[in-house]
Amino acid sequence: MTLAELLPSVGACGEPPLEKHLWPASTRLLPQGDLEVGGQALTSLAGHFGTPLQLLDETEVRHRARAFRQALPEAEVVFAGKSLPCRSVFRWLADEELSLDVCSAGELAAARTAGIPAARILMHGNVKTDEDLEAALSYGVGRIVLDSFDEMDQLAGTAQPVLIRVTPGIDAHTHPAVTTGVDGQKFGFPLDTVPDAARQTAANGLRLVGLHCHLGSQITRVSVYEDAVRRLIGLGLPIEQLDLGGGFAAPYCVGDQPFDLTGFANRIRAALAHECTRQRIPLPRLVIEPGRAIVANAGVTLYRVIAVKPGFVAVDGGMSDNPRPALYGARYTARLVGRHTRAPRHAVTVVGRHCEAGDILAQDVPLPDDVHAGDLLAVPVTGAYHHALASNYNLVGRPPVVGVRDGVAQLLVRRETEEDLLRRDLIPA
Ligand SMILES: Cc1ncc(COP(=O)(O)O)c(C=O)c1O
Ligand SMILES: N[C@@H](CCCC[NH3+])C(=O)O
Repeated sequence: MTLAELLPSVGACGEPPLEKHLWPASTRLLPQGDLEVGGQALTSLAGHFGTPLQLLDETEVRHRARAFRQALPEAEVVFAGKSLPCRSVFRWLADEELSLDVCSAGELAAARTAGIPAARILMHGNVKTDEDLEAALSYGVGRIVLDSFDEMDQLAGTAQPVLIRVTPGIDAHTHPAVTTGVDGQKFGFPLDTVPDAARQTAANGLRLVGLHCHLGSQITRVSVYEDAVRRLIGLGLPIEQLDLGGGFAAPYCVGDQPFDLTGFANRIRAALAHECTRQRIPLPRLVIEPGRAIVANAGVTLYRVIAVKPGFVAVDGGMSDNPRPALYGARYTARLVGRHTRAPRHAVTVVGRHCEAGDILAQDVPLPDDVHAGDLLAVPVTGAYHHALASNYNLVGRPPVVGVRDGVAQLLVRRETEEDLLRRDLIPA
């Protein structure tokens, strides 16, 4: 990467280069400043479907799923459904022979009605209500990941195959809100309680198939997963499966590196073989649960500029379609699409339409000085935890999700209408 690409191009003129590692591989620069993703021009998609609009490149999703399977052919790859709970996506990933994890009766309903076989579904969650567990048991999900002694009581006598979620006491050095492997947070069984938990699964008639941990999200260091292998296998329990969860980082901005998947595969394979030999236990099957690393960089959101003030470009979406900057201080880039300009570029803040000063979509983005109402902006890396976290704040309808592939665009999730927004508000007589 050149220095010019690393710097925020302040004061530069002309079209900025495309930060290729952030966008779907199908992204092309077109004449007149337009961009194409999945064979579709972004200006036409915005014209046809309206804005804000979430695009998803199907080929990119499938390609990333295959990359996980190729890096670890011996492992089971489970898509973390919470990152993009959309039935078409569940189907694409089932086609690619991934399993699926769900966290609620609602996510399970999406999986079930998409036709995902029960045997390939895992259910997670630190709280599983009776409704969640009844849905899981009646569909017959392959595995439930136990998170508490109370959950064993909820499941007692069902003979359900389970994994025990372990809190390994490992800091993955990511945002505190998504750091889930350390002691003193709500998920899992502390390491020293796992032998007792394993005994109680048997006493409750459950079938223990393995151990699970999930260290957090947007993790860049492979070493934390190696630590997890050491700690979980170090318990010395013979298990069929070792599930290391997800968390593999996606690049969001210029300078962010993609996760080292090959390094991960080689180092985890070696650590697992080494620890199993040391503990004299058979090698379990490795399970991993990527969410973000499969879908984040396959997504692009299109916004229409509505107003410009010094230092600020305000668009027709905001924290209702992307609360990640407000929740985690997440950083994004944005790009003017659909016209050429030679105006110098200066850093501005792209803000949303909601009634909060913290409603920011992208900070310090070098946009041309002549950006104006009616312009189209594209924000890449919006495939993970955008559709999933979207809300109706200020009673704004959530945007549609449109899949693109080989020049064809398909509505996967339709835009929310005023009728949708008012449906639950009953006004008693
Ligand atoms: C249990 C579990 N598995 C997998 C994931 C997927 O994480 P990511 O999308 O960061 O890969 C999550 C979310 O962090 C999770 O809680
Ligand atoms: N919602 C988080 C990720 C949570 C991971 C789920 N365990 C994000 O958008 O980054």
